[in-house]
Amino acid sequence: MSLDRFYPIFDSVDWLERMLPLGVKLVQLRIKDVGETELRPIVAQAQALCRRHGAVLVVNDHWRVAIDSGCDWLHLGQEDLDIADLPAIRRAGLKLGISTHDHAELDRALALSPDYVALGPVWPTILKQMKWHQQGLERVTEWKRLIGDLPLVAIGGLRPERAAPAFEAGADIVSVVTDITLNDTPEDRVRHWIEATR
Ligand SMILES: Cc1ncc(COP(=O)(O)OP(=O)(O)O)c(N)n1
Ligand SMILES: Cc1nc(C(=O)O)sc1CCOP(=O)(O)O
Ligand SMILES: [Mg+2]
Repeated sequence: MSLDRFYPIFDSVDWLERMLPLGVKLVQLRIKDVGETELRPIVAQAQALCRRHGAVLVVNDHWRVAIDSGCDWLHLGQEDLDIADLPAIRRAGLKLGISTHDHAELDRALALSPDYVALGPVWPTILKQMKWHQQGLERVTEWKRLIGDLPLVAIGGLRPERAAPAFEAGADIVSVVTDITLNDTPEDRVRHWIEATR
């Protein structure tokens, strides 16, 4: 199954309710500072919504909840990998996306046979403080050469006009947060994104 090229990330079911009807087909639920008990019903709602709209749901960080909820996809960063039970994740049949920022992280990720690799921040991001300088498009090209057929997700500072250069550099998928969530008209922005990536 090939993943959609547009991969927005949201932090609530409310966002999914607004955006899935517009045609989003790949989406990440990235909720921070919420305990597993509180998160379980939220993930169940997100699963139901994604099923109804024929979208792939990726759960960020919360691997236990993803396993227990019968999710299909999980995204883990390097620090998440330190504490995650990878064999349990694989036994549950979860597909796995992994964040990478340098060669050591990429080597670690590839050794785990991920289902996609994310590289970031390709451009500067305002979402969170990162120790990584912007990677730039040459790095995207290098990553694609190193990972071959594995899907490459470009993240960090993406805007619709940056999708085409990211694809040309070798990204298969573009992932985005604040360009949508801080936009004055997020629905219009998502329509624009869908046009720019299909
Ligand atoms: C598609 C995608 N790429 C990268 C990340 C970042 O994951 P991580 O480094 O674990 O940071 P948090 O998002 O958990 O703060 C991601 N979530 N999705
Ligand atoms: C969550 C995340 N991870 C990154 C990484 O480089 O691993 S960059 C990032 C934030 C992306 O947000 P925006 O589209 O608003 O820049
Ligand atoms: Mg994480």
